[in-house]
Amino acid sequence: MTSTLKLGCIADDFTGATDLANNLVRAGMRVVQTIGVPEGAAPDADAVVVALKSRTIPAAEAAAQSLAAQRWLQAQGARQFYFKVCSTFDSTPQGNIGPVAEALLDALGCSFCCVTPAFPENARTVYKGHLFVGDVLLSDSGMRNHPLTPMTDANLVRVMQAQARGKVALIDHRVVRGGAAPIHARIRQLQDEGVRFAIVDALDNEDLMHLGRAIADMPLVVAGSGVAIGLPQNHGLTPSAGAAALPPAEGMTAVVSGSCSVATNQQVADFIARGLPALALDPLQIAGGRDVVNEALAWATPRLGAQPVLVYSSAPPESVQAVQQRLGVGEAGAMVEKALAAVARGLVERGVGRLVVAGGETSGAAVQALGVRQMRIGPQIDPGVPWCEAQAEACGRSVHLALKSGNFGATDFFTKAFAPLA
Ligand SMILES: Nc1ncnc2c1ncn2[C@@H]1O[C@H](COP(=O)(O)OP(=O)(O)OP(=O)(O)O)[C@@H](O)[C@H]1O
Ligand SMILES: O=C(O)[C@@H](O)C(=O)CO
Repeated sequence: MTSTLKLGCIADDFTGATDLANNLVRAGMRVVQTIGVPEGAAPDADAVVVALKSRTIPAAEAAAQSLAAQRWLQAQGARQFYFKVCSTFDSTPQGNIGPVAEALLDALGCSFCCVTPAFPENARTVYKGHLFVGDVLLSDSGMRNHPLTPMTDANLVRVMQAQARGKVALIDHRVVRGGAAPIHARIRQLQDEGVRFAIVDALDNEDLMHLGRAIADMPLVVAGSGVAIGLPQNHGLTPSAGAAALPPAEGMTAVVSGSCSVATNQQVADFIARGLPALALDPLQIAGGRDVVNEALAWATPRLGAQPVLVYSSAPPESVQAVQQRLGVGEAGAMVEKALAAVARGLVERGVGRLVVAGGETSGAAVQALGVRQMRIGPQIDPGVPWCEAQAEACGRSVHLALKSGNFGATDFFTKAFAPLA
């Protein structure tokens, strides 16, 4: 059978993967998201998004996992590849964006690719190479306090150059707004100058549509989910509502949140202010050996019903830093993720069929604990966050999941999310 696969995508975290899949679906592609690299053949789809949990692991390991995904996607027929990174360019000073991008370029035998986290629908714009989150520079946004990947420099040329061997340059907005032809010409010029990565300015969807056309024949793009809206057009595809249909949702509703991002902390506060049942997990109690998972499940079980319950470790930056000083950054993160993932699994085993998980790392841990291997992408709740349907093999049932990136979603996300499934 001839492959229908047009685009092979590798996402460095799980919420990022659904964010990308959501934008591809909205622009008309049939998309399947897999959890890790599958063993068998690709399902029939225009794009497959392989979700990795590689954003904060050692760079060499992230490159190895990404290459395994790329080889599998290539074997399924993909000729263009999309390395999905965070719209706030989350990475440690050692990587992983630079080393993974270098490894993918080498594997594809290419010398150049465009890089842009711009996602204007979620207020991520790039101007003169500087990333803005809403009205402020990345370095002035809540991302400066991120528990694992604090971002303290908004100049993406500088950030990328610190992580990459090859030369990094800029495709300025003056070029981008001119359309696909000037962008293409600038790409050729940069290639002649030996540049390996070009950060691309983009302020709105029109810029991304121009960029999409300009890179139609480029084997690799490194981007947030924004560029995805500009690629389906290269295959004659246009937006269609039918691409996002899911089977009906069943079961009770719950939210599990391990994100400490500004938006998530506001969403937790909003949920509590509505008088809905919410339980905070204390990382120091987990570290002390207390069985917080079973305590949380015992608390949640009698409260499960028509209204959602929330189990969270989300906390303001001061508390996160205090915990990290006591336990270590990686250790605290991994321990909290493990506990929340066990809570997510326990909730689904107790009848939750509609589950919101907040935080990319947290979602990765939860989806692995649920035994999910593949997800169908459904309707969008807020920009970057769709409902998905999956088989939770560890629990023997189907579940609707919304994996919410830390900084995405309206303040009432934890309640409004369930309305479309009611
Ligand atoms: N109270 C806490 N103290 C210390 N670490 C915590 C606490 N709560 C959560 N964490 C850890 O902080 C990290 C949060 O990362 P996660 O990716 O889940 O959220 P996020 O960064 O806001 O989301 P995204 O990656 O989608 O932007 C996880 O490793 C989590 O276990
Ligand atoms: O691009 C984003 O901001 C999100 O999809 C994400 O990757 C958060 O982890």
